Amino acid sequence: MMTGVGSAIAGLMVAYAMFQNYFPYDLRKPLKRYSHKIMNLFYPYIQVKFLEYQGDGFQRSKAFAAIERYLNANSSKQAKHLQANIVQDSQAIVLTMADNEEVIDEFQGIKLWWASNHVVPDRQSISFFPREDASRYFTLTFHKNYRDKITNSYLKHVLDEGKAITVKERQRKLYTNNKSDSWHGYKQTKWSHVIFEHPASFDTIAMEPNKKEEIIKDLITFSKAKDYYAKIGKAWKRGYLLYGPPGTGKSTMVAAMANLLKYDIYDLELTTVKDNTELKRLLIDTTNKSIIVIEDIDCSLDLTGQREKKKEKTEDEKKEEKDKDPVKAEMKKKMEESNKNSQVTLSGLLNFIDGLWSACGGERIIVFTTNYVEKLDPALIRRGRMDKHIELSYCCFEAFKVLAKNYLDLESHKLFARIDNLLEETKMTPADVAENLMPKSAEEDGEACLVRLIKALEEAKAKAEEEAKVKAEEEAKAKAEEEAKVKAEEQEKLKVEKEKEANGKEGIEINGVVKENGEDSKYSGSNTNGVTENGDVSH
Ligand SMILES: Nc1ncnc2c1ncn2[C@@H]1O[C@H](COP(=O)(O)OP(=O)(O)OP(=O)(O)O)[C@@H](O)[C@H]1O
Ligand SMILES: [Mg+2]
Repeated sequence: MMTGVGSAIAGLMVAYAMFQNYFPYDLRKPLKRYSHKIMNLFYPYIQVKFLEYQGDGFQRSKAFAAIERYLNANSSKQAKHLQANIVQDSQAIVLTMADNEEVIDEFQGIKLWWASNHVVPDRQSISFFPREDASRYFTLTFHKNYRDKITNSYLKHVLDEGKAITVKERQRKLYTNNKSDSWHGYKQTKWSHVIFEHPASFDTIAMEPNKKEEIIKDLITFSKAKDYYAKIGKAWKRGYLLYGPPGTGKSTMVAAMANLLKYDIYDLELTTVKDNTELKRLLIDTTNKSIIVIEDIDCSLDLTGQREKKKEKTEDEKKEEKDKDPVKAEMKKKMEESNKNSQVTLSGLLNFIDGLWSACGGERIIVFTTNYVEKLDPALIRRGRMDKHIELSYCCFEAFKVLAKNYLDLESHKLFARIDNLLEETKMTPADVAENLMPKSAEEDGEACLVRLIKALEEAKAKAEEEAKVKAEEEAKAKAEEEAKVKAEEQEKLKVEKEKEANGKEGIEINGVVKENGEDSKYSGSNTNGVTENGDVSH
């Protein structure tokens, strides 16, 4: 049979060569067209081409990139010849099928064929642009019966999946805003970035499990709620306020959020922003799928909106400042100095979060962190702007258990009960607990670390008690002083009254009648309205 087929092919080729040589050129063209038409009648498949570079654009086609990712994840297992590409901004190597490879995909029971090819350039030339010498394309082949289903649903599915994979595998970035003086000029941008590689995750964050679960659910619901936000007519963004004492994990939580959702982080330094317009321009320049963070918002700016009319600090405020963390107080002082250059106002910031401009782009989370939530303007943190308020507080036993598991691989230990009691009585931040739990040498085992923690907790407790005692004494002293002061004032008052009384007793003689000060004289016969019965006005 093979010999028969072979000779038939050979015969066909000879016939084709004769046709090429002897058939008049003018007749060849229409004949080709008709043969194409006849072929189409019997050939039931449709082919779609996706070029790597389209038209005059020198940018890779987004559809091509998405299909590449889709095929990498779904079909590259089938192809025998693969090509490894390092794509910009991707963490992983992307494997695509090499030229002339074909893979099969299935969608709702429909079989489809993907093939990879490349266009050979017509002429030899040296070019700056990659499209000239390496223009690849994918061909999708499917039965013409499924034309609608494939063009409407399958292609959308491929592009969406491909984009999702691109987002998942992309290298995430941590941005910070540049000073506006450097916005202009060659290659200068409003934000500069580094690759974001923070290892924090919700597994490593120490807090009550219920609270943690609630936050995770909230974030995931948000990230999937595109249609819901569109339905309720709200911009697709959400504000989180993280507050609590220093070292309770606010910054760590921002990193964990970004890692959970695979978002970029824009760390906005408000003090370098000159005015509200700049703030707006920075906002426009952020991308979707990002978290915009303003750390220590209470220190960042004086957001009362009355910078110039700053009132003198009251005694209370001065005292409060003294009690604060000295490092933060110093930072605040420095920031206040730099604030003089910044014209960002509260209303500017509110517009940034909540105004019309905030709706450009979607899928954005805005996070404020602060140590002093009570200092923030209520307008800034009302729901709708800061939708979810999360308090990160001192370490509780549940949080400790997470840390013990992470740092020491311990889920239970006889010393846990003691630590539980101590944590209830003492305020210690997760940062301090974590530091005590961390082994300091290779020989140190879990128990040694727990013992160290207990010692630290006991010390902290003793210190707190001592401080409470001193405070109570001071308060008692202040109270006693206050009481003594009040008493002295009362005595003084009494003395003055007595003196007055004594002066009054000396009396004033009217019409020859002695009348005591403040008392109607029974001799004068005056009534209460001060008019005597005989018509005289009494004194
Ligand atoms: N809840 C926590 N879970 C796990 N680790 C924590 C937690 N809180 C703090 N830490 C550890 O303590 C360190 C400091 O935490 P972080 O920087 O997040 O604190 P912060 O609340 O942002 O403090 P500040 O208010 O000073 O900015 C981190 O390196 C982190 O490892
Ligand atoms: Mg922080």
